[in-house]
Amino acid sequence: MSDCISLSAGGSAQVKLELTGIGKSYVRDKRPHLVLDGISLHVREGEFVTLIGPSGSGKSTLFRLIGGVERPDAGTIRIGGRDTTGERGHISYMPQQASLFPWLSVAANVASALTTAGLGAQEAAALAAQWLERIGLADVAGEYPHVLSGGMQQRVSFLRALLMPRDVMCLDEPFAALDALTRADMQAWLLRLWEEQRRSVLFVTHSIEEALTLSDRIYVLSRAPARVLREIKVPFERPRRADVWKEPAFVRLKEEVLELLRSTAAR
Ligand SMILES: Nc1ncnc2c1ncn2[C@@H]1O[C@H](COP(=O)(O)OP(=O)(O)OP(=O)(O)O)[C@@H](O)[C@H]1O
Repeated sequence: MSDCISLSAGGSAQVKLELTGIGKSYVRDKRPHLVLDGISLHVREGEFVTLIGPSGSGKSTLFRLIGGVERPDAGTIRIGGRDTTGERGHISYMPQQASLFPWLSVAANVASALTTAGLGAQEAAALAAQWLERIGLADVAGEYPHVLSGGMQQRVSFLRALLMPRDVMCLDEPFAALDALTRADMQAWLLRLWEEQRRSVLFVTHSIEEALTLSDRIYVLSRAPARVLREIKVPFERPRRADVWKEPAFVRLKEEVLELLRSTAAR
């Protein structure tokens, strides 16, 4: 995959996603209701960046704008160095509930991401089989998605997003619906796969631990109208250890983010 790069997420890597001064309002009770108030952020090539903020702070709205489903009222969105504001088709997206085609087998679901990437049907089927083997799902390749557990469905959903030839992967609370143990397994799994592939990721979660375990940087958003309260560089080395949460710096950063979220909730 030409898109699967192995650059480190250093400060000199190319910016893949750049939001500048994004503003968005919705009309409610005939009055404009400001949701996003001048959000600026970026994701570099091969970087894992997380958005964390109170419920209703506009994180999903931001994803809809980045995906081109809606247009911002103010500001610009640049993907791969080009102004793509209001344009669709530039990101791959993984929602909270796996978005698989229920009428296709698991293998065909994965292969369809590869045909979107321009591969012929035979090549896509062969590569899909290899990928399913690699992520330990070869046994269910011929099954339909509803037969799979939630965690397995999310693995296939992540694989589809990974194989789409897009500049940025947007993952919107992908593990929120999973039980605690499956969620921890999924985090470790995603971390390993992402560290091999080093795609540019924008991730949304409500879990501070998840953000600190996975990310290179975190943007903490205020409650609506959302602004960036703080940008936090996560200092832990890669490949990241599964027990990184035991480090004193992890506990300190967790408290810092918690304090920020508390302060914005209490305003
Ligand atoms: N189409 C719409 N029309 C009117 N209001 C909307 C619309 N979409 C979102 N909103 C409002 O914008 C605000 C932000 O919603 P959004 O779903 O983006 O927040 P969120 O941070 O993703 O929330 P959560 O963390 O709970 O998923 C909410 O107050 C919501 O009611």
